Amino acid sequence: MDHAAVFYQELPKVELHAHLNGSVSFQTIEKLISRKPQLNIEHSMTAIGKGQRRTLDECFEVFKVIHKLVDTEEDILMVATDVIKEFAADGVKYLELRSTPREEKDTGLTKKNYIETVIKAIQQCKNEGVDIDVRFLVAIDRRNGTEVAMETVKLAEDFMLSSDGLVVGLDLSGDPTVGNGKYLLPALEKGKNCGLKLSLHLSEVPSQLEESDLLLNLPPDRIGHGTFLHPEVGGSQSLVDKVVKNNIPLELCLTSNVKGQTVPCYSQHHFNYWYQLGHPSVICTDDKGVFCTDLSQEYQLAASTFGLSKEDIWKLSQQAIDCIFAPEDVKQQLKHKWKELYPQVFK
Ligand SMILES: CNc1ncnc2c1ncn2[C@@H]1O[C@H](COP(=O)(O)O)[C@@H](O)[C@H]1O
Ligand SMILES: [Zn+2]
Repeated sequence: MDHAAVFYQELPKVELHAHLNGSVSFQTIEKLISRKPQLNIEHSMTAIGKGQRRTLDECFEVFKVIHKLVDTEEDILMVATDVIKEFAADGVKYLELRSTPREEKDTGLTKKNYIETVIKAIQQCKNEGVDIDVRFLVAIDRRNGTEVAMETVKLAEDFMLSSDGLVVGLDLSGDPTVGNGKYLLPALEKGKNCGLKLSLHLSEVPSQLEESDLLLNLPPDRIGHGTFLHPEVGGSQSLVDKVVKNNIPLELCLTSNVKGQTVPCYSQHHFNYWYQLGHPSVICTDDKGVFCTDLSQEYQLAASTFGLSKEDIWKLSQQAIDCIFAPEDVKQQLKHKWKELYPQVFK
């Protein structure tokens, strides 16, 4: 590792936008492939390498392949455990993982088992003393419509009450070109009213103005991407005003957006727009496995693209603490940790 990279690796970090099945590393995919050789899946089908790009549509094909590889409780336990340990090894001190509970008739996997297994992985890592605080957001796939969303919210609510604070919220994700948020509004409202925090993928593609406007009225607690919210890219000032007025943090994923081609190049990433506004923006990975990145790399990319100093980067990672969904005492613990680590990182 070169000298510059060491700083980003040692920088304590908060990861708030990580889809479990998009975060599966090369090594873990290898283990999954060897468990299921009959599927004839090759590594090139599960990741988008350096310099490569895909359309967003093609990215969603990649998730389908990974879902074939991850379809038992055993797989989920391994994947979640590996992903948590990899984030910890990358210097992430607080992680909110998100994942869509799936039922698999062939293996007998139920949505309830699915969530229980992710929680089990989190607890096992904790018991092993892995230095990372992990929470879970239950994801709603927008493709599946009202009824499934309601069912997911109910599950999330049950686990919020029984998981000892590990389940903290809901995510709305899935192919942004499919479905419409307006049908999911009642489910999201219900979740919010029972105390689940909301992180919603908003305006990941153009022409979602109406939907974004509607969903912003909830309002969500955080926004994923928000690529096309501002007027310069076809959004509107009123959308920006709503985000600013409600002080809703954005989760920004540079490599994901460039490799998925919703943003033409790093220098044109909307990080710059929101950072210039002084709006809370958190650097995240989205799908570290699929996009072949990690959070250290994303911070380094932000720094080199937008000319941020090490102090700027430190502030960015520290301010992310205020955007987490875990309660105030956890924020205080993390702030304390950052303070302690400062001299070591800037030695
Ligand atoms: C690239 N931009 C993106 N936009 C929207 N949704 C995304 C996404 N990347 C991932 N997902 C969502 O996360 C699922 C995979 O993880 P889980 O099976 O839930 O753990 C995908 O199927 C999709 O619903
Ligand atoms: Zn995402």
